[in-house]
Amino acid sequence: MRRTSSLPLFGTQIEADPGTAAVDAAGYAARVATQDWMRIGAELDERGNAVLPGLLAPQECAALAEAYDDDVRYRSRVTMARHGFGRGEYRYYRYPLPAPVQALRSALYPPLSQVAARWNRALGDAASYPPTLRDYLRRCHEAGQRCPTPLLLRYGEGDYNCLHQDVYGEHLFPLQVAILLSEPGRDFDGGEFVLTEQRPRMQSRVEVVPLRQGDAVAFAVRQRPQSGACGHYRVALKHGVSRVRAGRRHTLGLIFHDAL
Ligand SMILES: O=C(O)CCC(=O)C(=O)O
Ligand SMILES: [Fe+2]
Repeated sequence: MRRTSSLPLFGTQIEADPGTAAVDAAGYAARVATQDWMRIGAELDERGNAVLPGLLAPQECAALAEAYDDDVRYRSRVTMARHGFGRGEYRYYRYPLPAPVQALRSALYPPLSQVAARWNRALGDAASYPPTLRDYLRRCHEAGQRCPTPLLLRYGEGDYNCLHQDVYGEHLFPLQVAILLSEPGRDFDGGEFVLTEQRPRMQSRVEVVPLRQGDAVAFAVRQRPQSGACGHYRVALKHGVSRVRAGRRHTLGLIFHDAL
């Protein structure tokens, strides 16, 4: 457990902010739908992560990153060094989410919920997922997990994000997505997105995920099934970001369960 929050809840409206409704939710849904979900599903099954290329255009990335200091959008700010989480900052959005964040979170949920359901079947876990994010969030909210978890992260030179899992309560959606909002080599150097996998009785394995601006990575929040000689076993995952060597790096994090 890493990122719980005891901050008060600023409303539970889960629809997009009408103030930014110029963004076309159907357009984001179409972009998500045209991703190669066969490949993404296969890569998630095989190694617990998959890249979704070009989910956001450069100007959309810039607009989200530039709004980092727009206080009204966020419910809290976390200074990572203060908690031993690394170095750098992140801010949790408040509801209603900015329209692109809401649209992407809603559009990504259905295809990822199919992977999640498959993983649960393989692991003998009875949890199931309703067909829409709205219904899934209703379930979280009824259990007291009402605080929105989508977040915007900002790293400067020397900053990094320690290996962690974004678990916030009993209801846990097994996959999450991070979208790189900055361009490697131009906006920053270093700052690679990394994942580790811990298999039973084996040493950890690390994976560096190459991302360009606007690319997303979908990955396991906590664990995934791995097929073995005697059926499936559990592999535990953690994710983080290596040290930013120069410049500034922003990420949009989309977590599907809400927080207590
Ligand atoms: O900045 C990153 O790429 C990692 C973000 C992260 O930890 C998350 O979205 O949960
Ligand atoms: Fe995270």
